[in-house]
Amino acid sequence: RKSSHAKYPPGKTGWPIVGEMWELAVGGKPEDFIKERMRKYSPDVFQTSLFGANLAVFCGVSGNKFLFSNENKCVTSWWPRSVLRVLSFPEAVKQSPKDKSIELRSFLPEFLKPESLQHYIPVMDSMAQEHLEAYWSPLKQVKVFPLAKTYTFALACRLFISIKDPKNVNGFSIPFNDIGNGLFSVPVNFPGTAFNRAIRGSKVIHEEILSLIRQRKTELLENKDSEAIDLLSRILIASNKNGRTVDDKEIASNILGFLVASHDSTSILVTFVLNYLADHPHIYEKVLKEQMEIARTKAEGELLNWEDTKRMKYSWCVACEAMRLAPPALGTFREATQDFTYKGFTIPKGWKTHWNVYSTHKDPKYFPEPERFNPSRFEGDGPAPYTFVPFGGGPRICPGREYARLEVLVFMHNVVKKFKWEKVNPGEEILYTPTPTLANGLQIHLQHHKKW
Ligand code: HEM
Repeated sequence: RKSSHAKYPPGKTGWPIVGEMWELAVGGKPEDFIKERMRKYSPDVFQTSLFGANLAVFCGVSGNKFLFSNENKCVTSWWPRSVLRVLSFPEAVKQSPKDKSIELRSFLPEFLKPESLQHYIPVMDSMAQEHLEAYWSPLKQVKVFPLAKTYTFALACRLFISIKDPKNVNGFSIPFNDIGNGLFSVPVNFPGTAFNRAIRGSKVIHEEILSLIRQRKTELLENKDSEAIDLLSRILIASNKNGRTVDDKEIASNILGFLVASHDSTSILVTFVLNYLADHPHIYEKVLKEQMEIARTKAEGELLNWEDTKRMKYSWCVACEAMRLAPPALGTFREATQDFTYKGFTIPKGWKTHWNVYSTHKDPKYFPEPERFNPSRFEGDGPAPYTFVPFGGGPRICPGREYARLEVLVFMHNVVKKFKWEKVNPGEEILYTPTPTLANGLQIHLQHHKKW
């Protein structure tokens, strides 16, 4: 809905349906895509077409601040059609995106509050130990990205839905990868497209989760459930308490949403932390020192706890710096709920907007020598507000960020305690799909530490 008097953000929308996806995800780096358009059109807001929709991209600190702090005032959360289609049952796609994201969020606080998270730390620790013992220790060389996925997925299956048997987890992981690869794809549903594979993967996992829900309901009714703290039981109990019957399919879609939201993002983070530690041996030594100070206070077999993770301050700076340079999530979307003006440009009601990590993460004004890996930027007060936004911001900020923090810190503790590593190919290229990944999944040589 455009009016002839209004001044709309400059830019071009590219080809129908495909829009400028090629330029973003195949032709180059998303960072260059954003920067070029900020230079060419406006440093504040420009138009493009991505993920099957026309978008106004809000840039810089002001753009981030505007979208994050105007939630439910003049913008609201919005997801591209590809995301909704892949994460829902076909009949649920009609449901408004707004309702959908409220549902997603409302179940999480109980599961992700600090009191609950504390219980997950020893589980994360013992699973990281078992994972490294099984998949890394016997080898001299490993590929980090697929292994990081195995670890983070097994952990999510265990904590969210209490699936412990590795055979079941592995059965989930192939359709699951298809979902991840097609989530932000061009929504063209022909055999052979990423979108098509993702929809088929989603159907398989939905069915699996549905049968799990039915089984769990019976267990809960019979009071047999000993895993009452997992996310699935919490959702089932909560949906029963509110006096409204939540459809099993809706619950299955929510569970799938959480698994998807936590899967690629945390495994990308783990991979890039290891990548940068290989590139910077002196930073590796500082992380090792911090982690060994904690390890030395533990008795044989004693697992990590909340207090220990609070002491992993430098390690967290390293993880943040990895997320600044290689952000696991590109940014998300909002929809205008009314006409408004931003920096002199009209944004009509119904327009979709996008904020993107790359509009600030490498701005030398906020991050001097932006290409340099320097974790100490996160010490003290850290970066200025709205400049470092790997988890988004405002009321819609990622509800899983504390979980992700604990997961990566516990993994770092265990991996540096056991190994030092070098890249097999020091020049291994970073590719963007549009999320960052390493061309060969980050192949490293492992050097086992001698006994401490
Ligand atoms: C390094 C890891 C992660 C990164 C970088 C990340 C990043 C993000 C970002 C950028 C958003 C959108 C925020 C916004 O629109 O302002 C988001 C939303 C979300 N994240 Fe994460 N995330 C991570 C891990 C997780 C984990 C582990 C979980 C689950 C336990 C999770 C669950 C969610 C959910 C459910 C949403 C949607 C919230 C809503 O619709 O309001 N994320 N995440």
